[in-house]
Amino acid sequence: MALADVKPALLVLADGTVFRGRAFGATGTAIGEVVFNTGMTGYQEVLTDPSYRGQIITFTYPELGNTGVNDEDEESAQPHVRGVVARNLCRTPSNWRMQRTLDAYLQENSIPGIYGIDTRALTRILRSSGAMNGAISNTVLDADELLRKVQAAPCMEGLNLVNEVTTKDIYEWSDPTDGIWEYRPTDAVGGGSPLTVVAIDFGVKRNILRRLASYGCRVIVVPAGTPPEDILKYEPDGIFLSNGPGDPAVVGDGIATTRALLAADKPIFGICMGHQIVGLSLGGETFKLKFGHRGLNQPCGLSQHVEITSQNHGFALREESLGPDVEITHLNLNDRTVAGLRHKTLPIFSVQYHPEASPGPHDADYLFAQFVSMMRDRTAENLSSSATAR
Ligand SMILES: NC(=O)CC[C@H](N)C(=O)O
Repeated sequence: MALADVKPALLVLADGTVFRGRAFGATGTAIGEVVFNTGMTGYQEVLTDPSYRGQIITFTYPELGNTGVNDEDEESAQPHVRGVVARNLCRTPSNWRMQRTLDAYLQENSIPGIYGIDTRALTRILRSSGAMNGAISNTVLDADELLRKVQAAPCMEGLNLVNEVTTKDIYEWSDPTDGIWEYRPTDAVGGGSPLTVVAIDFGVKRNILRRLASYGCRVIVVPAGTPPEDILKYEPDGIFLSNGPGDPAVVGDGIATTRALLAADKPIFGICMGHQIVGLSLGGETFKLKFGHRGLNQPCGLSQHVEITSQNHGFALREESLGPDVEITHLNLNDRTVAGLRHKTLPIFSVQYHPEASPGPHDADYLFAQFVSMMRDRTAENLSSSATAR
């Protein structure tokens, strides 16, 4: 983009705050929940993570687009964010894997962006007042007109966005993490036949599927509304509940299906929305956090052991709503909200953060190994009990 082509753009928050900056990406207006992500890397993974559906993302890292965009780092088939807010846009991106610029990518995908605004000031507003709806536009430059559009938009609380992102068709995933990037310990996958995992897709990120495949799973991905009896027809060794966008409390079919699957006594592992759905199916409640956790350095643990984790969520489980069968395994150490749980008697565990770390640190990758060993132990137990019964 030549400097002469730079067009003005506007960001208006629901509280009436106005930021004036410059346009990049698509021509048009985007309305959604304005949130901030503090990660220093991985903007492409963020843009394509289906959990960001319906949101305008402010990147606090001060320069965006330095490494362009490539086909391999897509976390799903398309970007899901509504709009992008940046301090500065890199005009000379360069990377050996780059296929196009961030600007061209956002144009192709009809996503408007605004840059050249004070993202620190914006983030301070979102931290003190909480995440709120807003709009960015390079076609409507009248702040009052844009504010009226923002005020007419639905709020994130109570919004079910899963149907917009879940797979329409059932498919099998067997691609592991590419060998040049693989980081699992070489002894982490024991021998034995591949384990069958049914993944319920609330908006799954590809790197979760890759990590499951890397740990020796054959993954069957099913739409979010799949009834429990259809899931059990695959005779899965375990069930995975994925991440996803919107308010978890209104994903009624997912919660009912998970509740029904508890009775099947199969290992269940949930990530982010999957974790919230595990908690809700066990009788817990969720609530909306003031400004959420979005970034790559969120510390989680209890005492002694701390994991630095990748996160992207706006809702959380209410600790006091979880019954005596639930053990809290991790807290978010910044605000002490629930970050991980396990059931005391059933083979179920879940985390609020993203152990697949795409992007982010790999501290929590052991959770995939934990799921696999839970499934292997279960299979061994079943085999020995059927041998005794004979
Ligand atoms: N990454 C996710 O799965 C997010 C879960 C949920 N939409 C939230 O914002 O809390």
